[in-house]
Amino acid sequence: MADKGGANSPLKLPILDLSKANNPIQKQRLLEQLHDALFNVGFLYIKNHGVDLETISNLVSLLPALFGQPAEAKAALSKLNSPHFLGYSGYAEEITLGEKDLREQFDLATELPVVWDPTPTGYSEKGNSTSGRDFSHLYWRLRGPNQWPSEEHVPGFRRAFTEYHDALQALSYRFVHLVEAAFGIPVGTFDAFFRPTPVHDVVPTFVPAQHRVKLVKYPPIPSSGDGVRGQGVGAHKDSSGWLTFLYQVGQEEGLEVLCANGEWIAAPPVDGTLVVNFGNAFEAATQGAVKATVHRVLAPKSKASPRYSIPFFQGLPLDLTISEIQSYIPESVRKLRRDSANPNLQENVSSFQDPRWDNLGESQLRKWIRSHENVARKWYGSRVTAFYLQ
Ligand SMILES: O=C(O)CCC(=O)C(=O)O
Ligand SMILES: [Fe+2]
Repeated sequence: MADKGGANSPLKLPILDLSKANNPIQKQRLLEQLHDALFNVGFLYIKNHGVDLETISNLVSLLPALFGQPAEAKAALSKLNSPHFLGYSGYAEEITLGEKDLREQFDLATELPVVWDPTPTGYSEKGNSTSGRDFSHLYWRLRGPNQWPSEEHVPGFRRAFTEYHDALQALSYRFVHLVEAAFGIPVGTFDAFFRPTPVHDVVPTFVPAQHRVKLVKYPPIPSSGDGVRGQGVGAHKDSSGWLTFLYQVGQEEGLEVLCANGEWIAAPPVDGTLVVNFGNAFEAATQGAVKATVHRVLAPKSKASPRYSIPFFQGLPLDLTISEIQSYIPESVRKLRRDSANPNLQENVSSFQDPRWDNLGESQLRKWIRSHENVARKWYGSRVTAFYLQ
């Protein structure tokens, strides 16, 4: 991996300066760096990304109040209220790799209305196929509105969040154009992913991509006697979208990235940057040429400050199938696939390329059901939950 030498521990991930995109000569260099980051690293930082500091600090400054709400106010925003898996999950309520994640979080998203229609072909408990499985497009139920904290408890939250969401959405679209340029494919190739698309069988409803944003708090926890730090979030590939743009709040470290040689390296907060990585769908689209790099977060040590972070997961249309996505990527890109036969890469974390979950919507529904089984049982029933837990 590239070595960009920081003051204390050397940073082993590249930092790309997006302001170079404004100058034709510098832009060429930027695209070369991006090409290297895409195909050889899979995790990078960006600076001069164009998101106003004020937009970031307006949201960040509300995080202590958001997480500091009375327990009843947080419980009233529980994900259990939401078939869209949007809302609050308490400390250690989420599971990754079969273990509790030592964090609490609010899941939010692009504000959308409910689009799922249970009749006539949306979903029936009985099913109509001989295989006994008819969850026809049930994943459209993932789309829907946020649960907003009250103005009384977190004044100005909705406005600050919406501004942040809109700024990150704009950045994410700009960045995807740079990725297209680095791939050598026409700029705008992936724009179709982000336009409103029809909802299957619900005419004439069109919905835009729904980006998901997590607001996360990792409280400090005692280290175990052997010095091993707790699982803030377990090793995973991002599965909620196309690209991820992560803002690390403050100076508390914990994020780590798994390199191709099996070594975990730190991805500490760097002032003025966002971290960018690629989701399962991106890896599947490029047939592994660009990796959805495995990463994890170690919980802060007992005497450390809480760590906050804000990942933005760029959404995709739920009806997209893997082969449709692949058809957007030329062979020239896919053939750049590196050898990934390293057992340490935990390829089993990814489910996207499993043909049983043939489109993005189903793959995502499965992921949400597996990480929040109680929400799944309440809204999707025991049959669907059992099916996706297999
Ligand atoms: O908190 C972080 O820095 C990363 C969180 C993360 O990887 C995730 O929620 O997918
Ligand atoms: Fe992640």
